[in-house]
Amino acid sequence: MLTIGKYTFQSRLFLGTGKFSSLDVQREAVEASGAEVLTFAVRRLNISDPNQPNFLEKLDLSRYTLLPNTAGATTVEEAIRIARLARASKLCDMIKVEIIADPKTLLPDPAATLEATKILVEEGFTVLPYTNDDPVTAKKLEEAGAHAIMPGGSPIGTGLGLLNPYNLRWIIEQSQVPVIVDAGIGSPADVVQAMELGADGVLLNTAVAGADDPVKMARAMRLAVEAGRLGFEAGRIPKKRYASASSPMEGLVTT
Ligand SMILES: CC(=O)[C@@H](O)[C@H](O)COP(=O)(O)O
Repeated sequence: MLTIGKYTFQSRLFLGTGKFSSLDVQREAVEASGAEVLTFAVRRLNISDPNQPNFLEKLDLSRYTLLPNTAGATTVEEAIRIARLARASKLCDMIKVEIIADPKTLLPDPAATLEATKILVEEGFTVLPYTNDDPVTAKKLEEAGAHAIMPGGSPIGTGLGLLNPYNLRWIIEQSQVPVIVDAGIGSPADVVQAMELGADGVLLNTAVAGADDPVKMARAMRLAVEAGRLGFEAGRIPKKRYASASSPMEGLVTT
């Protein structure tokens, strides 16, 4: 069970809803992923005119918790405005704060993210900031009241996996709130690695939406989250420099 603020979830896989080749594929992939939390850019959603096409229209939204995100924001003010708009539109009071500092790398702006987090926590939102893999920033976000920390594995959409597992492990070890590894996941192996590090969950989009078979990949990601979490809970063996026989002779009774 994963608890973020007042919300609890069985699934530890958070799925993005963009980039799918069709809304039918999106619906099937969401179903196969077992995700309970779906994220989307508020800026892409048609909030004002219900008669216009809506990229979430094929989903039975009553089955999911929506996690609006502030994608597209480059300043604190924009992120705050988007978050307020999402809450006023009754989407959810949970918000993924995403403030991008650089259009080429899409890396987040840690200072702006921290400031926006403080304001939104103050306003009563459940705040999940997308940040870099710096443990110092992660700590500051937690102290500012963030309900979960979402460090990037690697830049959004790259599929490069976890570029700095050491930092991610530090963030996981120090955090008293859930850590959701977000962005850059390329394959189920990346998911297993994040979950075995002790991440409380992962958020991904491109790896599923861009796969040759998104529905099959969504299922693979679901299984990877479960396998990685089980492996973490089970406790892996320590790595050793030298071999030890799998069928040791010591202790055997000889006649
Ligand atoms: C959907 C969303 O919120 C993205 O900004 C997120 O960070 C996922 O990144 P990937 O597409 O790399 O999985």
